[in-house]
Amino acid sequence: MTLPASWTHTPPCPSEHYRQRALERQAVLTKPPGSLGRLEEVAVSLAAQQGTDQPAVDQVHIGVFAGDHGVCAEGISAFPQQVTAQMITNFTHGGAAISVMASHLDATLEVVNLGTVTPVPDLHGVNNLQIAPGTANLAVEPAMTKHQVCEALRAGDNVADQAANAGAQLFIGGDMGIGNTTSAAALACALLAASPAELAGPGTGLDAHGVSHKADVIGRALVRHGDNREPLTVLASLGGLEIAALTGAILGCAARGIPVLVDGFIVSVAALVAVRQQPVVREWLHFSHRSGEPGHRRVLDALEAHPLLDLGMRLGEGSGAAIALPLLRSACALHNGMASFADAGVSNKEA
Ligand SMILES: Cc1cc2ncn([C@H]3O[C@H](COP(=O)(O)O)[C@@H](O)[C@H]3O)c2cc1C
Ligand SMILES: O=C(O)c1cccnc1
Repeated sequence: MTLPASWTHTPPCPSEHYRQRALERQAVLTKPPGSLGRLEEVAVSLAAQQGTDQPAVDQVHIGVFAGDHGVCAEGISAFPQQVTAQMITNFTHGGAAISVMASHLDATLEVVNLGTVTPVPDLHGVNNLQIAPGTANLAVEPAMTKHQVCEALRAGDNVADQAANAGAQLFIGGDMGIGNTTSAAALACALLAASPAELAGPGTGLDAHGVSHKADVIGRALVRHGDNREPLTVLASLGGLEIAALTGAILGCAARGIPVLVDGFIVSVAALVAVRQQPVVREWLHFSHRSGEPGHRRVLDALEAHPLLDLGMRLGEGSGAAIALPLLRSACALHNGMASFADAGVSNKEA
């Protein structure tokens, strides 16, 4: 059982030198100071993270992680479990939301199957790992062994390594796993000492009765789990294979100096686990959107995150992050391309 180095080693901090230079540049561009609002912060953070005067997010790698959840046996999703495996095929055929967005944004898309109940045939573009045929039912026993968690973390770390080798300037992680809003809510409850009623939501479309049943299932899982908040133990007990891989990918990107654009509820919970393990990871994260899944708000608060968009999206797959990417591209274009007051001969603010 070997944990990736990114789990145990503190990641670097973004460059303070380039942050200062980016702030100085923003201050002399032909606009009132601060008038580009959050786009200024985005550009300054990216400059610090990429260690450059000219931040760019043209080369983006998207990794979608899939896995099945034993807790589906409790009837906690509006959709059947086999959708996870079926969607893996859909990703590779270009029909899923994230497939469309990846090609629309000219980003590379990689699909990693960590383990499904129905095995997925070998498909071009799918890394078929099959660590386990889905997780165990987290309401009655730990979802994964520590060994399985390590393998999933390593799979995520490998994706970060490939992204680094391919020169990715930004990473987007996505999730596919029927039942994973239950697992993510349980993880968040354990890490934040929150109640299941606060964090259970409709996911793919449960009605009020279904949400209340889901909260009961999460409550049973939390009683079984106890109050241990150690990230590896919490992940093994309440996590999912794809959520653990996302945690590994986020840690791996921070370790390699790649900024991450975080998607919705599921990816934010994976990010929370990563930040609990290595707090500096927070400095590598951008938050794309507030998911329609109600528990997302509590997780964002815990991460002191203010996402760029709030579109009522609640899909996962990395789709919300993909939708926000053009904002990051605009922030970079403005930062790199605008003229300074001196260059343009425009009079600056009265002293
Ligand atoms: C067709 C389809 C495509 C999806 N893509 C992402 N999800 C999202 O919904 C699921 C989580 O919701 P729950 O916990 O309620 O099952 C995950 O698979 C997540 O990735 C999808 C769900 C469906 C049905
Ligand atoms: O916000 C998410 O990540 C999400 C919400 C609902 C279903 N699947 C994912």
